[in-house]
Amino acid sequence: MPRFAANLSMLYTELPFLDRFEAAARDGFQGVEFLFPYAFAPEDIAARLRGNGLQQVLFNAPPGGSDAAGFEAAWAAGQRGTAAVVGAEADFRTGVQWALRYADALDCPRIHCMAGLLPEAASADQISAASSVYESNLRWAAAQAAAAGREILIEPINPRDIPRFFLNRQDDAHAIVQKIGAPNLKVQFDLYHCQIVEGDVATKIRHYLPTGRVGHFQIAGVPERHEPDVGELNYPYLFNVIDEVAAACAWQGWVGCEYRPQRGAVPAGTSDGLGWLRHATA
Ligand SMILES: O=C(O)C(=O)[C@H](O)CO
Ligand SMILES: [Mg+2]
Repeated sequence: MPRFAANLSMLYTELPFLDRFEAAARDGFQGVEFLFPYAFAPEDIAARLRGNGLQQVLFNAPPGGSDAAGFEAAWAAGQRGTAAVVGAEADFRTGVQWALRYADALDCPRIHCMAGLLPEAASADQISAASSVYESNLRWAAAQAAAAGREILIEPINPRDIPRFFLNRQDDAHAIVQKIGAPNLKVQFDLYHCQIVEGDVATKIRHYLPTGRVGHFQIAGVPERHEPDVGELNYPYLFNVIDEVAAACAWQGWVGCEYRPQRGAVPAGTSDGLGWLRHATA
C-alpha cells in the first residue's frame, strides 16, 4: 500500500495544532503535511516531529503577504498563492525564501507553491500575462529550491472550491512542468480535484506517474471532501493502481490525506473515521 501522510490542517482539528502531531503518530501515520507552518517557530514544529517519530513530507509556501502576520492576513482575505499573480512577484520570492528556511528546519523535501487567482472575468491578455509570470516565477523557485535540495510542487485545484484559481487541469500542470524542464519541479496530483474537474482518475495515474513528474498525491472523498471511503471514488481500487504503477517505475512518494473528517464525536472524530486506513494497511 502507498505511504499515507496525515494532513494536519484538515485532520485532528479537534486538537490544538501542535498536539495534532502526537495524535497522528498514535493513529499509525509516519508522515505529516499541512498548509502553513509560519505561525509557529520552526524549532517547535521540529520538536513535535522528532518527539513523535514523524517525517514532514510537504507544506505550502505562503499564500501572499511578506511576513508571518501578512501570510495569515492574506489567507483570511482569500489569497490562494502568488505564483501566477501579476504584480505579486516580490511576495512570491519572499514567500519561497521563507518556505525554504522552514523546509530546512523541518527537513521537508517538498514545497507546494499555489498558483493564485486570476482577475474577475479575466481577458485573454490577462491570462497570457499570468501564464508568463507563472513560468518565470516557477523557473526561479525551482532554481532556488534545487540549490537547497528541495522540490517545488504545483497543484491543479478545482474551481468550485477555489473560483478563479489559475491552475485546474492535470494536463496544464504537466505542460508547464515539461516546458520549464527542472527536475525538481513536479505536480501535486490531488485525486479529489482531478475527479471534480476531469475524472478518468485511474487512467491519469497510469499515464502521469511513470513520467517522473508526479511529486505527491492527495486524497479525499468526492464530492463532500470527507473520508476516502465516503463518495464516488473507489479508493481501494485506486490505491492498488498507485501501488502497481509505483512499483513498476520505482516511485517512492507519499499520499496526503487531505479531507475533512465527518465521523465520530469530538475529540475522537478523526481517529473514528480512520477505518479506511486500517483496512488499506491491514
Ligand atoms: O486545496 C488543496 O487541495 C491543497 O492541497 C492546497 O494546498 C490547499 O489549498
Ligand atoms: Mg490538495
